[in-house]
Formats: sequence, structure tokens, C-alpha cells
Amino acid sequence: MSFDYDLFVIGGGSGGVRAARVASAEGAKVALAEEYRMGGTCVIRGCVPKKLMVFASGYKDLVHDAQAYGWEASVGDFDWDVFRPKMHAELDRLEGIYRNILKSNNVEAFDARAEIKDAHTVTLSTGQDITAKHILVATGGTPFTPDVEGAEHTITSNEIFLQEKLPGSILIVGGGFIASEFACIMHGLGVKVTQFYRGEMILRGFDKGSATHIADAMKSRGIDLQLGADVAKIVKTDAGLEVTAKDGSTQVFDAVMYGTGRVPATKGMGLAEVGVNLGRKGEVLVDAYSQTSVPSIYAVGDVTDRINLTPVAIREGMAFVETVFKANPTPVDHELVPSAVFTQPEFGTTGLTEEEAVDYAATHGPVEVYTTAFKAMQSGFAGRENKVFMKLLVDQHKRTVLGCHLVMDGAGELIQLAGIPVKMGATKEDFDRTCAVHPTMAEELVTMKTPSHVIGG
Ligand SMILES: Cc1cc2nc3c(=O)[nH]c(=O)nc-3n(C[C@H](O)[C@H](O)[C@H](O)COP(=O)(O)OP(=O)(O)OC[C@H]3O[C@@H](n4cnc5c(N)ncnc54)[C@H](O)[C@@H]3O)c2cc1C
Ligand SMILES: NC(=O)c1ccc[n+]([C@@H]2O[C@H](COP(=O)([O-])OP(=O)(O)OC[C@H]3O[C@@H](n4cnc5c(N)ncnc54)[C@H](O)[C@@H]3O)[C@@H](O)[C@H]2O)c1
Repeated sequence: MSFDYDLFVIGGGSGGVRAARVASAEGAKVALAEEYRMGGTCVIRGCVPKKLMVFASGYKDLVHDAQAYGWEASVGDFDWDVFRPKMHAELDRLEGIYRNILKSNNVEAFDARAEIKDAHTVTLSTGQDITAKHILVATGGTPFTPDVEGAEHTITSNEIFLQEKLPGSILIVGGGFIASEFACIMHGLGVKVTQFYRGEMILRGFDKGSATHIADAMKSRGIDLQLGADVAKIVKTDAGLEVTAKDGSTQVFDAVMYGTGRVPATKGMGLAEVGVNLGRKGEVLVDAYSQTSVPSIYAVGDVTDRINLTPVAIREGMAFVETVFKANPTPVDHELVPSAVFTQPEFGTTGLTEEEAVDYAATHGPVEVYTTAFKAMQSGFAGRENKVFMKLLVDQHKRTVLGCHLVMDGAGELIQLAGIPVKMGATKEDFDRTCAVHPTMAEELVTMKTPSHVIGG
């Protein structure tokens, strides 16, 4: 049977573009459809603009520190009108690069929505049907907003980058990556921030001691973080958005942003209709090789809801190409994936959390917990209360470092490096025999001598 293409990729984001490019480089005839903007969530409305805003939001503290170090410096107000067009120009530039990558790799790009018609056919929003030997679903996810009265007045991370002006005050709902990062970003830009999280501690699923340290720091910086709080209804008034919380209290905000999770983008895709098994959230269920229940259809990235991070989507895309186009079946390694949460303070993390260590200890034996918290020299000198927090979890018998959690300036950069020995299976003694670099914050990673406690001991 002959097909129009060897591979048709649906979605021009992190996973889709990488898979398309690498498959084409292997000699496959490849096409890709993108319904919005090339580059996907990470480039257009995720990691990249978010990180630019993280940078922008950090300068107030830096100017304050510069003053404390003797510089004649003063900080005025943040001007969104200066920053916003520069940020969007950068996103346009990156989108252009993504388009060029596809073009120069002979991938035919369609600016259209694609849906699955059958195991080997997609239908484009232009009405065109295209056949392919393999179809790769890489459609990512979309923000989820709960069904609350007045939700139509709220925004999500999709809209935050497009605001015409910055609000004077904002309520951010949620306690995950997105809500916590944007609470810090908006606060740093001079917006009055309230964050509602319905549970007892933000960043659920991360190491709780580290999350608590971040939450305390956010509060002491002036973010009104309310735990056990949720929205009952939102009414638009002349004064702004009047939010009634579930405890009955009301407050008016200029804007309300939901960061309450994302759902896999499978709605209306025709996947279930052709026999692709979906999970409870609508995620595409795949095996270790990203193959769905329909053998010609594969899926990578957030749409599979495994680990929803850009580098993971890219790896899944490359493993798919190894498996299907290089006859080298390659499962994706989802173990010990380091990641960062770009809150202020920043959080870098890899491996077991202390909560997970309880289960681990029950089956593998005791886990030593090493923690340290201290005032950072640079900001401490400037009079800022900025405590560094570090935690290592160590298998007491094997001595392997099972988890590493860092809350400090530059934690994202640092965990990339600390993630390597942890992934290699380094022992606590390997850390300890590495000489300290002085004076740094990171030196504490190799000088923590005594466990603060032992789990399962
Ligand atoms: C605000 C925010 C901040 C983030 N920050 C980070 C971070 O700092 N670090 C990190 O690692 N990850 C971060 N992420 C997560 C990261 O963006 C995703 O994990 C990554 O983009 C997933 O890549 P993907 O290829 O699976 O999907 P996406 O990048 O979402 O790409 C999917 C593409 O498919 C398109 N599409 C959907 N349906 C169709 C269709 N039917 N036809 C055609 N096209 C379609 C979409 O328009 C989209 O462009 C962030 C996410 C958000 C929302
Ligand atoms: N730095 C990074 O790497 C980074 C940054 C942002 C996003 N991401 C990725 O994007 C994904 C999505 O991020 P996210 O923050 O939207 O999701 P999340 O799953 O991390 O957090 C969702 C939050 O919303 C809350 N919530 C869910 N339903 C709710 C409801 N009905 N009412 C009130 N609260 C509710 C949850 O309790 C949770 O705190 C993450 O899982 C992550 O993989 C990564």
C-alpha cells in the first residue's frame, strides 16, 4: 500500500518538531500540521516567555542589592509596554527558527488543524485528506479551568502573555508549577498578588519540606498565599472582579488567573473513534515505545501525560524515531528526570521526595535525610532574608543518593549538574570526597556530614 508520507506529525511543539526533523534526516518523507503557532506551548506560551518574565521580575531585588553594595542605583516601576513587544518579537524570531528547521529538513508544514480519519489518514481543517504510514500525535495539552460561576472573566497562562496592560492586583488560583511561578513573577513585576491553593501546601507531589520553605519565602516577600482557599464565584463589577471565596469572604481583583492544571489535547481528534485507547483525563495511552493501541499511531509529549516537560517530550520524539525509523526499539527513560520550578526562590529537584522515601524505606531499608538551611551570603549582606534550603536523601545501606532538592538562587542551573551524579547512582561518599568550591552556596552539597533524621531506621 502506498501513502502520501512515511510520517504525519500532528502538532508543531517540542515533541512533534523534533520527531519530524529527525525522521526526515533519516530519509523519511515527513509532513507536520500545526493549528496555532509553530514551536508549540514551550516556545510560544510556556517555558520561553515564562522564563523571560522570570528574568524581568528579578531585577527589583537586584537593584535593591546593588544599592546595599554601595551602588548609586534606583528602581522605578516596571514598564510592561517596554517589555511586552520585546518579548513577542523574541517569540516571533523563535517561531521563524522553528519554521526554518522544518523547511531546511524537508518537512512539509501545514498551517492547519489535523484530525484522525482512520489508522493511516488525517483530515486537515482545509478539507484535505492525507495518508501516512505512521501518524504521530504530539498535540500537547490545554489549560484546565474548573467550572466556577464567573469563570468566563478569568484568564489562564495562555492569555497572561497577551495582556494589554499589567493588572494592579491579581488572584492566582492553584498550587502547581504554573500558579506558583506566576505568583512570584507577577509579584516581582510589582503586581499585588493573592494566591489561593485548596490544599494544605503548594507544589503537591514535590518534596514537602522544600515546598514549605518556598511557600514561607513567598509569604515573607509579600505574596498573600492562602492555603485551604478556593473560589466559590466571581462577579464582574465596576471596581473589578469580585471574588467570593469558599469561606464566604470577598475581595476585588483586577484579574483572576487559573493555574489549575492542563488536559491532554485529544478532544475532537477522532482518536477513540479509530480505536486509540484514551485514559481518564483523555490522555493517549501508549506503551514504552510511545505506540498506541492502533499500531500505526504513536503519541509523544504532554498528550500522553507521562512527565509533562519539554526535554521529556523531545526525548520521547527522538526515541520514537529510533524505534520506528532506525529499527532500534528505544523505550524512554522516565527515571530521575531533574526539573526546576522557577519560583522566587527557585527550586531544583531530582529523585525521591521525603514523602516517597517512606514507601522506599518500607521495601528497601532505611533512608538517611540530610538537610541544611542557611542565609545566602550575597543577599544576606544586602539585608535580604533569603535562606538557602538543601536536602539529600540517601539509601543508608547502599549509600546511593536517591534524591536531591535545592531551594536557592540558580537552583535550576545547579540541579542540571547535580542531576548527573544522582542519575549515575553516585553515593553520599562520592559527594563527600568531592572537594568543596569556596565560597559558594553549592559547597554545602558536599559538606553535609550528619543526617538530620533517618526514615525507617
Ligand atoms: C506556562 C507554562 C510554562 C511551562 N514551563 C516549562 C518549563 O519551564 N520547563 C519545561 O520543561 N516545561 C515547561 N512547560 C511544559 C512544556 O511547555 C510542555 O511540556 C511541552 O511544550 C510539551 O511539548 P509537546 O510537544 O508535547 O506539546 P506542545 O508544545 O503543547 O505542542 C503541541 C502543539 O500541537 C498543536 N495542536 C494541538 N492540536 C492540534 C491539531 N489537532 N492539529 C494541529 N495542531 C495541533 C498545538 O497548537 C501546539 O502547538 C510549561 C508549560 C506551560 C503551559
Ligand atoms: N518549570 C517547569 O518545568 C514547568 C512550569 C510550568 C508548567 N510545567 C508543566 O505544565 C504542567 C501543568 O502545570 P500546572 O501548574 O497547570 O499543573 P499542576 O498539576 O502542577 O497544578 C495544578 C494545580 O491546580 C490545582 N487544582 C486542580 N483542580 C482544581 C480545582 N478544580 N480547583 C482548585 N484548584 C485546582 C491542583 O491542586 C494543583 O495545585 C505541569 O505538570 C508541568 O509538567 C512545567
